[in-house]
Amino acid sequence: MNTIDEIKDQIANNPIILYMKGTPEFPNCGFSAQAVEILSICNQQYAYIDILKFPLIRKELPKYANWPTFPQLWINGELIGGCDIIVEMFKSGKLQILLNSISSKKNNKNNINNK
Ligand SMILES: N[C@@H](CCC(=O)N[C@@H](CS)C(=O)NCC(=O)O)C(=O)O
Ligand code: FES
Repeated sequence: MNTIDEIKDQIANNPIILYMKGTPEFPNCGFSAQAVEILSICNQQYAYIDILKFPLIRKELPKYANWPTFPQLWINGELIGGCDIIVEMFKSGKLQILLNSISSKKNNKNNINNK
């Protein structure tokens, strides 16, 4: 599979997916750490990809998403945004509403990183 198809597949098969630097357990950057912390406060399970382990995804996703940086939170196939947007949406309560609306919460794989 080429990288773009791989990205499309990941996004299509995981209702909540965070592209980040490092892992939820050991984030490698403060921005990714903030995103992880907020999802954790929301008690939300999610899939993640450590883009430091996947240089092609790191290279191609920003072009596909039209969003230059990481983290990137995708929900139901749509890019929600990066760290600043996640923080803003959390403070306003909109993130919690969005997350609560996801019926297939339990279907999120916790780690598709090692497949
Ligand atoms: N303001 C950004 C901060 C994220 C950011 O600046 N990320 C940089 C440094 S970690 C990045 O991903 N650069 C591209 C790269 O490292 O591939 C946000 O809201 O997410
Ligand atoms: S890795 Fe340096 S700011 Fe994210």
